[in-house]
Amino acid sequence: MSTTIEIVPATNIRELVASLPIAEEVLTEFGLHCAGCGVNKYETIGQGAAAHGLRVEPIVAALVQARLSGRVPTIMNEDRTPQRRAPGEFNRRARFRYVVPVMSGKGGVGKSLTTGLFAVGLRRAGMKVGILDADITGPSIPRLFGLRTPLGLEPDPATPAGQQPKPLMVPATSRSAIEIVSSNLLTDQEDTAMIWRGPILSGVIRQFYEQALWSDLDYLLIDLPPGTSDAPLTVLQSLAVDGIVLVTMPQRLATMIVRKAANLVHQLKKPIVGVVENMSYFVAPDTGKRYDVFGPSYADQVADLAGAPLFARMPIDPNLVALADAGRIEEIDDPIVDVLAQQLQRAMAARPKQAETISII
Ligand SMILES: Nc1ncnc2c1ncn2[C@@H]1O[C@H](COP(=O)(O)OP(=O)(O)OP(=O)(O)O)[C@@H](O)[C@H]1O
Repeated sequence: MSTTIEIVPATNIRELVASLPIAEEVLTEFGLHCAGCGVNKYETIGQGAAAHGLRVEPIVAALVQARLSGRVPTIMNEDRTPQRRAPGEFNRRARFRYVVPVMSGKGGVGKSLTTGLFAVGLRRAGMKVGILDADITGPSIPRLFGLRTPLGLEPDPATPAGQQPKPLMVPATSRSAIEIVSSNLLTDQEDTAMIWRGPILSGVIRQFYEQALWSDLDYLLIDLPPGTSDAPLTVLQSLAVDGIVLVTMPQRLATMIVRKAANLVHQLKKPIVGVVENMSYFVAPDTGKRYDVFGPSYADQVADLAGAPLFARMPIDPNLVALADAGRIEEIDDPIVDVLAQQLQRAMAARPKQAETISII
């Protein structure tokens, strides 16, 4: 492999690392954990820098220097500190182009995993993505992305002069720069149970939405608490929502539960934009034979009830669980993430555009 690859913002990261292995160490120093991010084959240095909120020039300079000296140069702290908002934008809340809650009629259908897969697919499509883990009492998003470090706090940059700044949460950033806020990242104990209830829960979710230093995002995905109890409804009622994705699985009860969920959502006048049937079937790796483990699919009926297209039917996939359990969901090598992202992007593009600035109702 040639070692004379050009190092410019438009250089593809995977080609760079293949040609110049030390580049991976340099990029890691800047917080671009390219080995495990799953995006590097699609992304250039410039796009990677932008996704992580960094300036590209110091990265290119450090890479050039590393090639010349064979060593990772010293990197200035300010060059590896993400710029969460462009200067001059501090006076308004971050904008979310699309706020998309992911909902399930009942628990355990793979809603969190599906949310993670949407995020990975959208990132690979070049989108800036965040996940608000609103499943406060059963948060599983950080684990999918291998995140454990408690969220940091920074003073609100929008504080008027002379006033005491409020501390705001700094979202955790995954290897591929997906921003994540979750109750699991409020303590350093992953197994600490949150015992907040009802109104406190919805207050916490609002704080996650309003009082975190999100970057400007193309998609904020919200992993809702399961079911149709108070908690998910409060989220849907109190946040400006652009489109809801419903996750279901094949089971006799599904149509009834989904009808209830769809009715509630429609009563709130919120749009369901798509349906995903998870754990639809299992394909035996040795024989290729397909099994309907949970019974026949109800996906089309569910989509009809929801009045939304069926985005995908996802099989039961032990490899996916292994990656998810290891916190390496971003390394998934399966076209399903691209299918999910394309379907969601198509559905959102077909919807009338809401006002740019999201207001809390
Ligand atoms: N397609 C799949 N193939 C195999 N296992 C899966 C699949 N989807 C989800 N799982 C597994 O099922 C379990 C439940 O998934 P997940 O936590 O995403 O569900 P959930 O609907 O968010 O749960 P809850 O209702 O508790 O929030 C996890 O262990 C997950 O890894």
